[in-house]
Amino acid sequence: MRRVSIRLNGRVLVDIDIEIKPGEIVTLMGPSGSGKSSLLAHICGTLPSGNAAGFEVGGQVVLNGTSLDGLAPQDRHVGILFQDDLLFPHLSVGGNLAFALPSTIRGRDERQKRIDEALESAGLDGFADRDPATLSGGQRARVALMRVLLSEPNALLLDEPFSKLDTELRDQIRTFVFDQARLRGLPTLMVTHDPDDGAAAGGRIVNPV
Ligand SMILES: Nc1ncnc2c1ncn2[C@@H]1O[C@H](COP(=O)(O)OP(=O)(O)OP(=O)(O)O)[C@@H](O)[C@H]1O
Repeated sequence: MRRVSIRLNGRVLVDIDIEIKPGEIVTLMGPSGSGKSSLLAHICGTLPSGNAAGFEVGGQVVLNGTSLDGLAPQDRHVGILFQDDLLFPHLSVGGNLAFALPSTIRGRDERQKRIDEALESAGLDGFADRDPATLSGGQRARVALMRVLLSEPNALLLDEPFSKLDTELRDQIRTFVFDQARLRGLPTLMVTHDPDDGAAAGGRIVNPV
């Protein structure tokens, strides 16, 4: 991110200049309302723009040498994991994963293979036909991550994804998410209020301004 700034009604919310390396996990911490989620939305291309919203942005978000500014959200190849897993309740686990697969991956067998591999790496072999409502919190969290990863992102954003998990599960899922991000060499930006998340990531901790 090159001198990325976000102003809200003239007030500087975010002013950040940072390069995140492949497989590096950077933690973004700051008080409530300091613009952390707005920065993630800006990177994803979903920050409401125009005078009515009051946001004004500057600088450049660059991924793999290409500026993301002006690209539609679906063309940015940025994956984001939220506090809520947002699994579709009317689709099976396999259906949720299939939904994320890019349309460029063609052929039933190839698509099924990707889904099976994702379930296996999440320790969820044989879960394809399960209703998400029948999963434990940890299982849902792992499906949610796999759904993001199956969309083949070039960068990963984490918006307090562990805050609703109890302590033991949080440690487990945090390790799983960080391992996957590093394994896939994804530059990762994590927003959190929890200093333990930053400590577990072991990388740089930055502020929105
Ligand atoms: N869609 C929107 N339209 C107008 N203002 C917004 C919108 N979304 C957020 N804001 C405002 O932008 C500011 C930054 O909010 P943001 O959610 O980015 O902060 P945050 O650091 O992520 O907060 P938290 O830690 O509480 O989630 C706040 O003043 C908020 O009220």
